[in-house]
Amino acid sequence: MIKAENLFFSYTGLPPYLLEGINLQICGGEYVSVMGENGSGKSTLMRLLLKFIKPTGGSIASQAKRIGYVPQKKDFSNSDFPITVYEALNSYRKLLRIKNKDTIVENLEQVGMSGFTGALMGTLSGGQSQKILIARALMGAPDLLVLDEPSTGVDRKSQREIYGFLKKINQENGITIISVEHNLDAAISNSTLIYHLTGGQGHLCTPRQYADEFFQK
Ligand SMILES: Nc1ncnc2c1ncn2[C@@H]1O[C@H](COP(=O)(O)OP(=O)(O)OP(=O)(O)O)[C@@H](O)[C@H]1O
Repeated sequence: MIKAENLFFSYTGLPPYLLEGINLQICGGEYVSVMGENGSGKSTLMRLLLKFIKPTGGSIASQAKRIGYVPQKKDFSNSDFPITVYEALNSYRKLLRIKNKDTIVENLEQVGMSGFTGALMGTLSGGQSQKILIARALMGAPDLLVLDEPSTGVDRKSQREIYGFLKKINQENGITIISVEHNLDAAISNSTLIYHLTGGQGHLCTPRQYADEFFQK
C-alpha cells in the first residue's frame, strides 16, 4: 500500500536530519498507530507520506487510489468565516467533483452526525468537530485514511465512538489506517501494528510487543 525506503528529512534540507534512514512498509488493510515523543517527527512523516512535502533523501511509493486525511484538531470557534457543517462538506464534495449530494448526509450518518448539517462548525464540541473532519475525509471513498492525533481534545465518550468507528471501517470496509497517536490505550487496543518513531528512526511492531516494551521501562 505504502512504502518508504531510506527516507531522510530535515526542514532545512541539511543535516542534522529529523528523519534518518526510515524504512517502512504498510500493507493494505493494516491499522497502524504511529507513536513517539513530542517533536519526534510523526506529523512530518505523515506529511511526507501524503506528499505534502518532499523527502531530503530516499523514496516513497504509494499504491493508494484515494487518501483521506484528518489533520490535527482545528479550532473553528474563532473563525472569521462561519461555515455550517453542510457547507464545509459540500465545498469538499465540489472539490472532489463528486456529483451525488447525498454523499454528504451518508457520510455524516456513518459518524453519527446526520442531525448537525445546519450547525456552525464553530459551535461544535471537540469530539463533534473531529467526527465531521472524519466524515469529510471519507468523501470519495478513500482506501487509505491518515489521521493526526484523532483523540486530542476529545472526551472519553467521543473517543470511544471515534475509535470504534475507525476499527469498524478498517475491519469491515478494509480501509487502511495510519494514525498518529498519543493515546496508548487506543493504539494498543485498535491497531494491528504500531510504528514507534524515536531518534529519527522507527520500528514496526505488534501492539503486544509495544505494550511489553513500554511496561518493561
Ligand atoms: N514547517 C516546519 N518548519 C520547520 N520546522 C518544523 C516544521 N514543522 C515541524 N517542525 C519541527 O520539526 C520537529 C518535528 O515536528 P513534528 O510536528 O513532525 O513532530 P511530532 O512528533 O508530530 O510532534 P507532536 O507529538 O508534538 O505533535 C519539531 O522540532 C518541529 O518544531
